[in-house]
Amino acid sequence: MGGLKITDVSFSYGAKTALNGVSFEVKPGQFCALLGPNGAGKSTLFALLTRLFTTRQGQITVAGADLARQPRVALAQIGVVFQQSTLDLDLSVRRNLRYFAALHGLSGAQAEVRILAALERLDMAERADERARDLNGGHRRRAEIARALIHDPAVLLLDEPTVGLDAASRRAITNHVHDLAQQTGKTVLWATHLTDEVQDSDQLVVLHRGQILANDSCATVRGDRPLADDFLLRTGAAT
Ligand SMILES: Nc1ncnc2c1ncn2[C@@H]1O[C@H](COP(=O)(O)OP(=O)(O)OP(=O)(O)O)[C@@H](O)[C@H]1O
Repeated sequence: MGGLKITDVSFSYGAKTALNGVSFEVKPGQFCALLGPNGAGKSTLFALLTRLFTTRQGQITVAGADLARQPRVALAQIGVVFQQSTLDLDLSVRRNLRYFAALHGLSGAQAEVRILAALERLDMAERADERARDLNGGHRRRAEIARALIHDPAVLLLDEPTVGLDAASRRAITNHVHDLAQQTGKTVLWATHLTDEVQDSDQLVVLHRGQILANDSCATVRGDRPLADDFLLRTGAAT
């Protein structure tokens, strides 16, 4: 019941079709990379998943709840890390998370337990009282991922979460989130255009011009080719 199911979803901006009949399912505990070049439709799909936009074409089910019919139930099961950082830079990490916990109706003591657990999962507990502004980009991102876990969602959505980070931070965050899916059984949808963030055992959905070109384990999709070559061949996009 904890997974994510997208069935025949389409979306247009006026005459411009951004998503055309997109269907795929991600099972609990699975890390799914949504790989697509610029303009593929990744952000549009994330906007639909978070109900920033709505569409009548297709169906989205989050942990068994229909996003259109039971939006509150479905959204309560989603944690999101957007492309643009949304931390309050003048607050400490802990206060950023506290504020978010309050939005989800978590009380003081309960919130503190959840905050500590989420920060520990991201190796950020010792930075809880540092101001967000004083953290490097990688640690800010980790704080945002911890924040997205506060309400214990079944599904974690991350839209190009490593944008602007150096190689070491990218790798650390990618590894943390892979571990998270495996160890907690959460469903992860990770949008990216960077092939080196995808591991062979991941589910790989390749999106191009609003359509799905491949959906299988990364190992099966790429076969004998390095993923970067395979992606280039399928989409004509350099990584
Ligand atoms: N507000 C908008 N109005 C019109 N067209 C749009 C709008 N937003 C996106 N598009 C178009 O829809 C398509 C999908 O865009 P989207 O931003 O979802 O892709 P993306 O995969 O997230 O790309 P990127 O990696 O650049 O963020 C593109 O052709 C884009 O030009």
